[in-house]
Amino acid sequence: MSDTELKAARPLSPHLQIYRPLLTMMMSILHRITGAALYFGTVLLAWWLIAAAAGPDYFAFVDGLAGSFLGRLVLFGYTWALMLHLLGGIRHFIWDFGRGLEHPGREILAQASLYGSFVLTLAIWVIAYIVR
Ligand code: HEM
Repeated sequence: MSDTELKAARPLSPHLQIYRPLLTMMMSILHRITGAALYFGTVLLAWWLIAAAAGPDYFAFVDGLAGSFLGRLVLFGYTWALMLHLLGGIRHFIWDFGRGLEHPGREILAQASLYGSFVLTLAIWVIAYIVR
């Protein structure tokens, strides 16, 4: 058997697609995706702060971008990613105490972080619009 044939005959580890999607699994994947997205959001936040230090004209330009419809959409997504990731982090903290790992606790925690992220995101935006 050639080297290539040997490689092809090798057993493969189960692919993600063969698993039935579960909320706990989805939340784990989302935690990693939001963590990666937060890097980009934080770069944007740093850009806004640097613009504030650079002077009024440049700040007006960057602030105008952030305040545009698209900018607000990105900021809304950033808020949601931050809230989901934050609650996911708290979920990990609870797990570190050996709690919330069994059924139904793990499902309750997964639902709480998902719905909690929606509630917190909306609350932040409602408060921001009220106080501005
Ligand atoms: C802008 C801020 C943040 C960034 C850029 C960020 C980024 C990331 C990334 C990329 C991961 C994925 C690591 C992986 O799965 O290999 C991660 C994991 C994690 N993050 Fe964050 N994070 C941020 C804020 C937070 C906050 C506020 C918390 C807690 C309240 C937190 C708690 C965690 C925990 C516990 C993990 C590990 C998850 C695991 O082991 O599966 N992070 N973070």
